[in-house]
Amino acid sequence: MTTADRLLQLRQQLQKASYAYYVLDAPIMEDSVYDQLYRELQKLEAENPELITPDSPTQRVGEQPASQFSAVTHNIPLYSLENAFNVQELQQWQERWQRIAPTIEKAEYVCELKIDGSAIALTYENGLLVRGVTRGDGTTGEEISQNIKTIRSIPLKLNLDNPPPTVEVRGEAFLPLAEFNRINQEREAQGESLFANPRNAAAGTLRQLDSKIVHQRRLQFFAYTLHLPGQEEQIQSQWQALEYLKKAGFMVNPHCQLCEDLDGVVAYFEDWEGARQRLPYMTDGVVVKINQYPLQSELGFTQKFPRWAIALKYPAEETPT
Ligand SMILES: NC(=O)c1cnc(N)c2cc(Br)sc12
Repeated sequence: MTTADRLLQLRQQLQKASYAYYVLDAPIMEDSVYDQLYRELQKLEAENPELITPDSPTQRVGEQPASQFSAVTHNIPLYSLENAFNVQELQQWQERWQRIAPTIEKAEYVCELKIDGSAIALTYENGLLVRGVTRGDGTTGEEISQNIKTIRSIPLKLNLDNPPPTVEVRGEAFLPLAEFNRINQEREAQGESLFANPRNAAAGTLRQLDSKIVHQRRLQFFAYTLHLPGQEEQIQSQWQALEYLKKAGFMVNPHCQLCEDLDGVVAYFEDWEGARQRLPYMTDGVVVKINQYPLQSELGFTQKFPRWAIALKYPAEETPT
């Protein structure tokens, strides 16, 4: 076996183990075995630097801290959501868009828990992660690619046989509550100011100039939006997009649900009002989207929001410690 073959084999074994551990939460390898393979990969790469590839797990931690982040324009802007604070406002939302498109066929809804984190935009070219950007104002964000690569549930290479030339993914980077509390305890011990909540902690961590600090804080990522520039016809609904994202190797929230009418959405919202307290991460509502992309296109956007989605919010709450 050539060195290049052994390096490929190591990258594949380590990527498979990392996906199982961080995305599926179902380890397939003992930590000691992972560490041994990782050390062999590091040694072979040090001896053959010309054989290092961008999807190697050793590329997740950068060497030097960044001096600053550059402002970049999103290839596709990130939308924000109109809020509904009760079921009546949700029904008014449906009445509004039904007035705009009265001929609209039977809309289905996808319900997705609204994750209390920090939105980021990822760009993959030929299946490789080439850029990670903070949401910013939705049009312009900060380029934080090296920090993004330290998030182990974000694939460095898409798990697709023939990846499209460009894949744009949006999702929420977040800190599980246990990790948020661990970070604050560490900061308290070091006499540093505490993060007020997991959302601020995630946003602050993403904007750390030293990616080693980001690597030490176990950020996670739920993907929820997919764009295939030039191949839009491949995906015809939000539900299909979520399936594609899972197949491509992303962590997608396991509690997403397809609802055939608004009663189903209300039932989902009410079910999760209590159950969400038992989740290991903070949520602040349910994102309700019309599932069918042709209907989304027919409705389009207002100045500020998509007409085909709304955030149904839970009452604000303190961060449990
Ligand atoms: N699943 C989703 O679409 C989702 C989840 N969590 C969030 N904080 C957000 C924000 C926007 Br904007 S969409 C979305």
